[in-house]
Amino acid sequence: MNQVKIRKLVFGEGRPKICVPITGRTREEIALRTAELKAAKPDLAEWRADWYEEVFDREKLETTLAWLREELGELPLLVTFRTREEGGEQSVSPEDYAAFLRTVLMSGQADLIDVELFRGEKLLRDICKEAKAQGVKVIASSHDFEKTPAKEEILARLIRMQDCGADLLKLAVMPQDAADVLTLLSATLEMSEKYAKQPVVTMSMGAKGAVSRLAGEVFGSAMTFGSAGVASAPGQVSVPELKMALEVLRQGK
Ligand SMILES: O=C1C[C@@](O)(C(=O)O)C[C@@H](O)[C@@H]1O
Repeated sequence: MNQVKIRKLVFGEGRPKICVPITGRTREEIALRTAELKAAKPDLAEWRADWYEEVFDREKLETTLAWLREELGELPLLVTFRTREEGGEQSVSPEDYAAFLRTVLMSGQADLIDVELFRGEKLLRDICKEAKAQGVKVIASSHDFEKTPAKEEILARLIRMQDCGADLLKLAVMPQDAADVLTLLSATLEMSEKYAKQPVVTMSMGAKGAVSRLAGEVFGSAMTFGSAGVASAPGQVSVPELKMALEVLRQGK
C-alpha cells in the first residue's frame, strides 16, 4: 500500500492518526474550538467549514482559512464541507460546492481536502488532478447516518474513490446493531488487505460503533476522529481517551 505523507505525518504506517474537527458558526467560536484543539495535541486538524455561517463569502472564507493556517503552525490541516445530505450543517448547490473546493485549493492553506464521492465522480477526478498540481492531498468520503450498507457496497464505494485518484479513502456509516459494526470492520480489513493501494479510513458511528474508532490499527483504518470539546459526529471519543485506547491496543506490538 502507498503511504501518504502530509508534513511530518505518514498515513499507512504506525498507529491511526488522530484528527480533531473544528466546528463553530462564527470566527469567535472557531477561535475557541481551535484553542481547545491545540491544547488536546492531535496529529491533525479538520476545519468543518460547513459550520461557518460566512462560508459562502469568498473573502471571509479566505481570511478565516489564512487565520487557521497561521494558528495551527505545523499541524496538518484538512478542510471539509460536509453537505447536509451526508450529515453536514448546510445545503450547498453543486456549483457552490465545486467553487468552495477550488477556493480552498487555490488558497494554498490546506494540506488535505475532503471531497464527497456522491457529489459525482467527475468532480472527484477533476479535484484530484487539480489538487495534485497544487501539492494538496484529497480524502474522498462517503457517509450514511441512517444505516450500514452491505459489505460489497462498502467495498465498491472505497474502490471507486481509489479509481478516481483519491489519496485517502474514507467511509462513515451508522450501525443498527453489533452485526453492522462487524460488517464495517470486515469490509475495512478486506479492503486494506486485498484492494487498497491508498490508506483507508472508516468508522461506525454512534455508541455501538465506538470500538471502530479505537481498533483501526487492527482492522486497517489509518485515521480516527476524536473530540476536544464539541464532537462533530456521534460516537467520537475525547482525545485523551483515544490516545490511551490506541496505546492499550498496541501493547502487543
Ligand atoms: O467524515 C468525517 C468523519 C466523521 O463523520 C466521524 O464520524 O467522525 C466526522 C466528520 O467531521 C468527518 O468529516
